[in-house]
Amino acid sequence: MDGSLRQLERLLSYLREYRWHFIGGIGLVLLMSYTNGVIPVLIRNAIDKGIVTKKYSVAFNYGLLILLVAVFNGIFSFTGRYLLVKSAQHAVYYIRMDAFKAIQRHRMEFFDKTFSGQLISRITNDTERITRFLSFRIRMFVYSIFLIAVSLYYMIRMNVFLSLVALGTIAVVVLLNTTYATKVRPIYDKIRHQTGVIASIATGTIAGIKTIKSLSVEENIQEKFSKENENLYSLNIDAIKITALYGNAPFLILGLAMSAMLYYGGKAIIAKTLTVGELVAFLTYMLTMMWPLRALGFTIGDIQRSLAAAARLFEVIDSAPKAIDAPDAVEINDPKGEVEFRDVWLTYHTGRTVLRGVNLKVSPGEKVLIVGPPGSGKSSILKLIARFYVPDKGEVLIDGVNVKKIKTESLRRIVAYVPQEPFIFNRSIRENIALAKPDAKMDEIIRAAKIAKIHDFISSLPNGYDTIVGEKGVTLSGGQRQRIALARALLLDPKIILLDDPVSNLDAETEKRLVEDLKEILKGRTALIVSQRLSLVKLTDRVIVIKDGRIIEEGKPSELVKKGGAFSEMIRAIGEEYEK
Ligand SMILES: Nc1ncnc2c1ncn2[C@@H]1O[C@H](COP(=O)(O)OP(=O)(O)OP(=O)(O)O)[C@@H](O)[C@H]1O
Repeated sequence: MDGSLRQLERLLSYLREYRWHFIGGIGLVLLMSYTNGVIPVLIRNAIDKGIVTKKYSVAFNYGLLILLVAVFNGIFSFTGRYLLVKSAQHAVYYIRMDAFKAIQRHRMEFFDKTFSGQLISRITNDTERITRFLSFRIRMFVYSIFLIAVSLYYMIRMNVFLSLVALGTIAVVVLLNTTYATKVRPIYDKIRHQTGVIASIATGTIAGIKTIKSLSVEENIQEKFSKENENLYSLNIDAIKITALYGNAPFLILGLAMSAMLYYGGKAIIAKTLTVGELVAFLTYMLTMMWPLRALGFTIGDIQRSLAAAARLFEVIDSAPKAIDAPDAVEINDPKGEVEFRDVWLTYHTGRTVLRGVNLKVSPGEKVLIVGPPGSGKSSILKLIARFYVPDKGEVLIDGVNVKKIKTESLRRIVAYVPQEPFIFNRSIRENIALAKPDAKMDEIIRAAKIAKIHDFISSLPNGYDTIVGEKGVTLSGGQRQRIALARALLLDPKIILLDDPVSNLDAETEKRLVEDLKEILKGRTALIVSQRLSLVKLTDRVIVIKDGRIIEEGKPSELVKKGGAFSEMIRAIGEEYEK
């Protein structure tokens, strides 16, 4: 509970800026409870002082008063709800922003360990639950408690015995509703989870439709989907059984209580210890309290869960590094483009050590090709230079400065990493190229596209640079995607370019053209290229062969071929002609 209180405190601290909205909203909810609680008393007066005594003008005046109170009740209800929802939405806006910013601050390792679906659920479902808690549940809680208190106050003043009947009914109904809420909640949780499972099969199927169709495994997938769909069906049936049982029970209890009230109330009226107006007031109170009692049951069950949602969100926020840069981080203003690895070791979160004492020095402007068997650690070398990961031991330096100590903004300007399968966002080509420099001028974008040799293709599209690409837009070929990614990288005019298997997805003709163009693209820049394709040897000054996380051979391609070691063996194995 201690933790829950802390979560609640932190949650409420997000309301600070709109605290007057929140406090005002709660105040109006109290007034709303009061006006609702006082109406049965006015009804009693209308009956006892007007109708029973046949003073119709008194009854009429009470009628007007009730109308007035009801109008105020409506005003309090509307304004209170508006103020509370506004403050809650404002708080959740900031919580969502904090979580989103934290997600972006997290290191790559966090994403290796966390399912993306979970993160999306934090930002959507959990924040939704918190909004409901801050705006609706708190309002209902305050409203219900205060209305019950006001009602009991007036009831006790009218008749203690009937008040005890009412109190007993309240206790039983709250108990029933809380039991219902605790029983049905886990099933609803499972339903939500199962809906997620079904959604992920559906999205996976749509994303992998080409593979599914080419392997003709539609029936297999349908079977899997059908099984999960059946689970969802059974869960919904379980939920409805509980709802049908508990949902109606409170009405039965209330019916019983009202019958008891009519019986004892009727006897009390005959014995003149209760008035007709008082009995009507009691019955009205029972009906008025029905809904708040229901809400109270749900609220009690929901508080813990909403705070758990808040805890999950706060965990995402708190586990992110506070700042991306070290306090003593430096800028490199006039980069030369030298890269150095000093006894670098890297182990991923899975416990696998992939680099084992790598030493490497790449001079400014040098082009290095990194080759080696699959999984030998080639891409990991590039990822360390881009500082996606930090080594467990040793140092990675750029121009003699440890990358850990370089300001991120500076590092991103100096180093461009082009992944094997570049991600193209569902936006215009212009925005895709200008991703890292959104304020880039059109001629800068065109210049980058021209160097990446994609300008002619873009110009041939009816909407040119404004063409939307990606999902529901123009589909790009593998080669076009690579070139857009290259243009994106070139826009920042980086001194160091890291190409992760740039030609692996290209056909022979496209590969040949890209290799030709890369000569110009890489001119004046340091380049580290990971590839199995020997076509790229043409571009490189030095080849590095990696095996099991160690550099086992390095040198000029022609020298390595002559030497007859691992590299020349690779060439023989691939069976390609080596030409320089
Ligand atoms: N983010 C990660 N988390 C955990 N393990 C990883 C991660 N990235 C790579 N690995 C593992 O580290 C090893 C080296 O990966 P790396 O991508 O550096 O190899 P590679 O030589 O580039 O392989 P390939 O030629 O197949 O692309 C592999 O066994 C891989 O499974």
